[in-house]
Amino acid sequence: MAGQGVHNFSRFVHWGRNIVAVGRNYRDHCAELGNAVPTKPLLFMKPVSSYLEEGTGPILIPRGCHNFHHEIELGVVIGETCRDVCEGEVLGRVAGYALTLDMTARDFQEEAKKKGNPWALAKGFDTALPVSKFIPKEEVKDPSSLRIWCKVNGESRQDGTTSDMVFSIPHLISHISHTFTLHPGDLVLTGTPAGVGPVSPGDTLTAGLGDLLTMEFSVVQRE
Ligand SMILES: O=C([O-])CC(=O)C(=O)O
Ligand SMILES: [Mg+2]
Repeated sequence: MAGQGVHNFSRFVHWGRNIVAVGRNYRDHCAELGNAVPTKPLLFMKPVSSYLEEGTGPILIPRGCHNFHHEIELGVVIGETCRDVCEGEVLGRVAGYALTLDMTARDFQEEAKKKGNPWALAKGFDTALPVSKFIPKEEVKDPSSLRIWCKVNGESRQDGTTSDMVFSIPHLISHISHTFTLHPGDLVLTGTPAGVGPVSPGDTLTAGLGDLLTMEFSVVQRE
């Protein structure tokens, strides 16, 4: 597998250095929050300290947040360095995939949007990035046609398909690589479909990726 000589991809994805997230990559999600569909990818970063591996603890609602949202997303794990790569080269440099949640303090984000400020507090807090185990690309027939879903306390909230992305995985990673060099183990979050909504202390989030995996996280208030 690409990059295996350098790193062990067997289970965890959290040793990557960069996490580049794409926003507003599904038309239905743009519509539900009243945002225009972007004409080029909208990018932001999440810090590596926001990783939360399944089974290591609960998602923590950050202090002062009163509107805490789930966003289910496909994560793409880089296998080989991507710097100025063309779209046709991208999938050959991918090591695999993971199911991710781009947990968002929506009230912090609304305030930042109003002031034109960055989203670090809204999307970069501890546990803002719950992730599944790593899925080698050999197990994924077609990353551009994967169901991603999320339930809260067993009730369906998000049920989308990666075929509805505005910008494809090759387009996103090629575009990113012309500004940021992506290294083996880095993670690209590809945006969320419609259905984002609030979660509260005591809730259980379950989520799935095609027939490849499901994952589960509980939610608590950070003390
Ligand atoms: O917060 C947002 O709406 C932007 C975003 O991360 C997404 O679309 O996945
Ligand atoms: Mg997102």
